Amino acid sequence: MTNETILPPKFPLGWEEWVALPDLGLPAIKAKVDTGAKTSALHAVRVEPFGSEAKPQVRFIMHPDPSDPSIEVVCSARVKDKRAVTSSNGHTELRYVIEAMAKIGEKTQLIEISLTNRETMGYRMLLGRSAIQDDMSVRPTESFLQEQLSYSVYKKRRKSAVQQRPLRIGILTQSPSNYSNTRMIEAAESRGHTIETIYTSRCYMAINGHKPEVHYRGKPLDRYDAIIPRIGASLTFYGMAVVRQFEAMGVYVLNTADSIGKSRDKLLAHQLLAQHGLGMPTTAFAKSARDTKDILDLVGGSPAVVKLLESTQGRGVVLAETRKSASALIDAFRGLNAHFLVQEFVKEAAGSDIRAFVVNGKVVGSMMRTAAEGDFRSNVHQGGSVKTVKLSKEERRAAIRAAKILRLDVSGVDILRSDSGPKILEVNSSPGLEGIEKATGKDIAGAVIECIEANVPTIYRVGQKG
Ligand SMILES: Nc1ncnc2c1ncn2[C@@H]1O[C@H](COP(=O)(O)OP(=O)(O)OP(=O)(O)O)[C@@H](O)[C@H]1O
Repeated sequence: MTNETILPPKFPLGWEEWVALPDLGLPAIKAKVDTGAKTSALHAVRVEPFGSEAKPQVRFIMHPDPSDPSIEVVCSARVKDKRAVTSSNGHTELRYVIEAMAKIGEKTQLIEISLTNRETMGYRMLLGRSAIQDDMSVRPTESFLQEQLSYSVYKKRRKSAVQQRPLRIGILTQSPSNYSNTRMIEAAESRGHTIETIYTSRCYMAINGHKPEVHYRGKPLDRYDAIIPRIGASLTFYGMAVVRQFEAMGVYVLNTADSIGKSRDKLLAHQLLAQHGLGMPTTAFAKSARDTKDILDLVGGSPAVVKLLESTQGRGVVLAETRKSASALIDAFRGLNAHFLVQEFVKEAAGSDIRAFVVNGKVVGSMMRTAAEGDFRSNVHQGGSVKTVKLSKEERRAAIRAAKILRLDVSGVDILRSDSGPKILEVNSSPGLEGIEKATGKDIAGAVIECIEANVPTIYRVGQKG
């Protein structure tokens, strides 16, 4: 009989093991266990710091599978430290150090990781001794003693994966401190993201197939995870080009340039929605002055609404009470070479319309806008007032379908309540948050940020978006 204490069974590690770093969106990495190194190291390229001094973050790209560099995962994490690290070849470099939960077999622990380019190394990760706990033992002659994972997880794109890492978000806007932007900034920061405003008109672009970039204040912009386009009507043409450029860079944009263009072109939007059988006020459009009478007949005669195609906030929307005034108005607009459409007047809507705020395929808030006394236009900018409203099933369905047809992740769908069901007036691609949040008391800005978290891709394939 000996007096030996019986030690608990150790958690064995081979000299190579599979590690998962779920915080970073890396479900499988083959790591080399290296007791000669103190801190663990992870392969990282395009390492870009972002965020404030108080909350420094770092964003980098990781190619987890050494045999398939087309798989890239964009990772980001809070910076814990910046340290000079000497690697096994004697080379000292200043590295960002982050912390992340590491899962090896059944064990999950928080470890420190330094970021460095390991492209030429056999292993994308080095598991240093600070990650090896007291109950672990390394068996240098054995491999993969813990659960074996596979790089095939990166090939299945997880549609429902929601980003949990800190995101770098940009808002394209000309008025950074307005209500909508202030609220989105609050909502993003409260979820740990970094969000910056970018003046749309100050962006300029280097357009080339090899390396698309957006320049700003003298230098190329770093990579954003997501862009929120808040493009004013007067900047539609240029703003769409800027949004397209971000798309070319592989950035997730909340509403693509194409969808913004479709929704802003009132005629095209009408045609698309009509093709899908959505209810809309009967609308007519013609080029020749000879067709004025026919146009009016098509929309049921007078009263009729005449709308300038470029109109916003109710400006350029006129109600012609009689046939005579409608004809005169149409002729006047034609004389000015203006583009306009003529629409059936939905009288029973009684100066009220409904705005359904649709985010990621769901109505997250709805309000009714009522025109000021003596006006038929319910726009708040025309003195209209707002209150919350409950949508009928049919209205809800119509709003969701309209957003889907125009492929808008965020939209304000304007609907008239008519005797023959909901009639869609228009779909707004940069809907303001103030009216809807005040009328409903809901956190619409939070819903917009959640939509971004749900849509920023977790795994990219080089050469294709998402
Ligand atoms: N066909 C119609 N029948 C009845 N009321 C209408 C009709 N068209 C427009 N209106 C009223 O006029 C308002 C402004 O119309 P519309 O939304 O088409 O204009 P807009 O200038 O494009 O406004 P927005 O800033 O919302 O884009 C609507 O909110 C609605 O109250």
